[in-house]
Amino acid sequence: MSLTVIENNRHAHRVMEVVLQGFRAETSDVVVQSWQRCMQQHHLHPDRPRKPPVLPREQLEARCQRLADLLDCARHEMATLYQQLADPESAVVLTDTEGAILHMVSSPEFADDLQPMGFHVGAIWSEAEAGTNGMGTCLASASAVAVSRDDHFFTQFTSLTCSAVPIFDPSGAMCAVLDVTSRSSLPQQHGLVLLGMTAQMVENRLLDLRCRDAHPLHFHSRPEFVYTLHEGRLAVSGGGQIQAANRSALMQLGFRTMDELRGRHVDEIFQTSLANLLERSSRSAYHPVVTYRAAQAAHRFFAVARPPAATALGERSVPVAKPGLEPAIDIVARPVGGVAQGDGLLNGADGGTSGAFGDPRLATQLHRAARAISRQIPVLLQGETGAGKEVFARALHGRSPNAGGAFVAVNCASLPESLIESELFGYRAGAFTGAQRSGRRGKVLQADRGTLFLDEIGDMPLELQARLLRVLDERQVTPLGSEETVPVEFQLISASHRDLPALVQAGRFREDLYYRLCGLAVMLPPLRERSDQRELILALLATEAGPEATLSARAMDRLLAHPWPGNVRQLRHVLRTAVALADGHRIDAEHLAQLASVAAPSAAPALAAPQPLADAIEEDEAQPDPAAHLNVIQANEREVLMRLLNEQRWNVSKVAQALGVSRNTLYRKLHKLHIPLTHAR
Ligand SMILES: Nc1ncnc2c1ncn2[C@@H]1O[C@H](COP(=O)(O)OP(=O)(O)OP(=O)(O)O)[C@@H](O)[C@H]1O
Repeated sequence: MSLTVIENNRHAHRVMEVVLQGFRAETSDVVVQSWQRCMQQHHLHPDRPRKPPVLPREQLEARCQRLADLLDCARHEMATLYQQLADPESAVVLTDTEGAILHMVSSPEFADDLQPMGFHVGAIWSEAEAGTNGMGTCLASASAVAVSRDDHFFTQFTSLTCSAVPIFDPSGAMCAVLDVTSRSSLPQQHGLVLLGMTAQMVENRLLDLRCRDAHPLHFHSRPEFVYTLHEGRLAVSGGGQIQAANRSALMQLGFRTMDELRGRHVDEIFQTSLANLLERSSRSAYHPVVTYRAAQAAHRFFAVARPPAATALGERSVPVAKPGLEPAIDIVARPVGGVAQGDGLLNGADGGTSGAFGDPRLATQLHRAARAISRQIPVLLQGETGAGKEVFARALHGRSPNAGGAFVAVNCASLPESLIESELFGYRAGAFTGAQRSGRRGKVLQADRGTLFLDEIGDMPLELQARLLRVLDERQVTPLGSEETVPVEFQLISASHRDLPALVQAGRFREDLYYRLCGLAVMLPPLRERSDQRELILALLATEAGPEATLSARAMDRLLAHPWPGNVRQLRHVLRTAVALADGHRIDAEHLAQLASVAAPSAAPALAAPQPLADAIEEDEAQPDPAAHLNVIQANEREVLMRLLNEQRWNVSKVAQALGVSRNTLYRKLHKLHIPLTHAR
């Protein structure tokens, strides 16, 4: 008997023991109940595996068409989740309520891997068809589930681990399932959290889209949570009746189902009319105003009511467009190329800050962020150093309603601690020794009716964070040495290359401030992952040397092949040096000598502990490239390991655990792949 057959039998035997003989299983009740359903309700047998059936094309198209708006809302969030998971052996999947896979985001290689198991767009993965699995079991139990390896009913799927969460529509009915399937042996806790957050984002977007004619009402018991993922959201008719709500709204207001809330009046819920909330919200420039929950007057909420999106955006209120929805698999890793329309390349006139955003992911991020900022939602930019966070912030300002106002950048890392406060909030004449006689308007006031850009926000001292939080909540500033408060109105963009959630966890960054800054989080891709490198190189070259500057094909190839640990900033410096060396002539590979010794970053050092760029490059230059003589497979292995190590902050035990190997095996591997252990813990 072959090993596969033995394993098959062993797994089937175990499932049957649990279901038929009531043996205790080392797995969750959810899984055991699912096994029971599979055998008793769906009459499946664990040793008679089957392939999930596949919908004919026209049926699949019809289903996609039916859920066109949901797919529209989910596509981008799924691609973002896939990027965040950063696992090439994972797929993010959306199914309808019958378990049919409508959309999938994955690398082409992993999609090819899954295909023979019947895991692809169009296949039906309900429990009745595929036994216990993430998508099917989530549908059957209407709750989030994790199904890892041996939890699957059929042995053929036990190499997979899935996590799945339901997605509810604004009427409160389950309308889809979002799933992450991977080869990892453990359901990743952070993966589950991200999955839940993604589902919430999709639900909120769907609420916006389906209720464009209603007044959106945002609320939370803590003002800093309004406009964040945790806020309660209601869609209210012109007459003040509640039409729809998100899950957080139901929970905060103490309702179990949407049916209990639908049709009630705002007055009944918040002791005030919609008209009053609208008026107060607009007077406070759409910052949260206090309101009280009826019957529990002590229960205070902070709320913002707005005009319907359709009218606010001057759009005609038309039914949601149904784009020609092809059932699709997004191959995220495949570059799409091309410069997005309307996102012109930079020129030198503004010092190269207008930005080039030809990479489709970046262009979409800019578009989304512009929508958020136009609704006064603060944007938090994250990304490696030199990736272009400030350039992105300026571009965002340029597309915002406050474009006519000032863009005021504050680098929270480079200001001496003693000066940050006066820089930000200003001071009255004679407030302290050395103060200018005329006093000084701080940066916050300079940004009035414009944009305040807080760069390296992760480096702001804790005490100042409290003051900043107050300014953000109250939208007024009290300059040093003054008793007077001055009202101020600005859009807020912040940026950091640090892992802010980790800083929050470590108690070094205030959680409430984090949520206040992070209305929309945007993760900017590093240069090595951008598909518009060629355009960017040419545009930067034009900035550095004028439009006549030329580059040989060999030089271009060298530049395109480089991993750019210092991102666009490094590229710019390299080009500047090359222009000087070429002395007015065409730039050739020989003018790029400084690239020769810069080591390839084996993986995204994303949001790693800060290290001054110059130091990083100098260190790299001192070393020969450690990965230079590895073959392609080894180089890939090295890249994956480096990423895992970075993710686990160089904790070798955790990485070994995640990979299911011993520490010694991992050490041997690291040695073989020339991964230095200088950071290892
Ligand atoms: N999209 C872009 N188009 C053109 N130039 C860019 C782009 N992004 C970055 N640059 C150039 O790269 C350099 C670094 O950009 P920027 O200061 O915005 O990066 P950053 O991510 O804010 O860096 P840091 O982490 O150090 O604050 C600048 O010289 C800028 O002109």
